[in-house]
Amino acid sequence: MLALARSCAKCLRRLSSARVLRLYSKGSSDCKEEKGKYQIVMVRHGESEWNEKNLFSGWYDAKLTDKGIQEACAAGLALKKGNYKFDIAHTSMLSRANDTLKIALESCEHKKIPVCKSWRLNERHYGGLTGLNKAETAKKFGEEKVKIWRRSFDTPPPPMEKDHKYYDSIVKDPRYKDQLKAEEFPKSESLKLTIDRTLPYWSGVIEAQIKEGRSILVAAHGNSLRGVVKHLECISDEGIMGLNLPTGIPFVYQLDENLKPIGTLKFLGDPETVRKAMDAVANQGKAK
Ligand SMILES: O=C(O)[C@@H](CO)OP(=O)(O)O
Repeated sequence: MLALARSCAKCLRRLSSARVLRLYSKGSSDCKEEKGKYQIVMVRHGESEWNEKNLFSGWYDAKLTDKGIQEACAAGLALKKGNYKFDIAHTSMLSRANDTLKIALESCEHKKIPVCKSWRLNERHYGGLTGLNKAETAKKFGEEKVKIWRRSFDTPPPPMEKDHKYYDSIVKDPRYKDQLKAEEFPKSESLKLTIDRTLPYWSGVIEAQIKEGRSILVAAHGNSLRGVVKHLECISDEGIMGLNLPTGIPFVYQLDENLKPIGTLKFLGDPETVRKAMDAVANQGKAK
């Protein structure tokens, strides 16, 4: 059984992006479920006001919409149904992830647990694209270019300059004052750069806590979590382009004694709903 699950993970490394999408969309039903020594649960925040308007968000602090709040509640109910219990939660510095975490924990009637916030779990910084409409940007620059900006591994979007409309609201935001100096803020990030700053937190803080036997919930963002998934499953730079994480649907990894995933991630949601939600995220970059 363990061998089968491991071979599933191995297969994933070689899959094309289209097949990755198909496989994840089916949930983990193709891989026989195996309990690991450890497990970790993650969730992308619920729909934000800028998701609803189809704007590049990055580090802009967009709040949850009513639908996003409902998604966070539903995430909590899914956790309750699965009887998940946590010792510690980790989240980014951004309200949409913080609020999703809070609402999900309340909705599963979880006891109070410590919540750690780090800029290293923030969404990837969308640079000069921040605040632009994705469909209009695709119309102007072409869908291919927008796909490269959104999903390529190592092509960062154009940088955010100091005169950018949202520069001050990000760099002068007091919540970063103990974490980053003005010159340390990214100007834009590819997935690769996002992984470079997320992984030290993943390996140094989260993995250490898992090994201590703590049960962990992470509430973060589409691209910071894509980076974690790529790392955990050793997905190729090309393969990760096909993964679009849905908002507000928790997913679980079973991990072996070396914190390697046993099989692929398992969404706590109906596979058809997950597939549709993933397609919807992918389609945000299409010209309307
Ligand atoms: O705008 C963003 O910051 C992210 C997530 O909402 O979008 P994308 O899916 O285009 O990477």
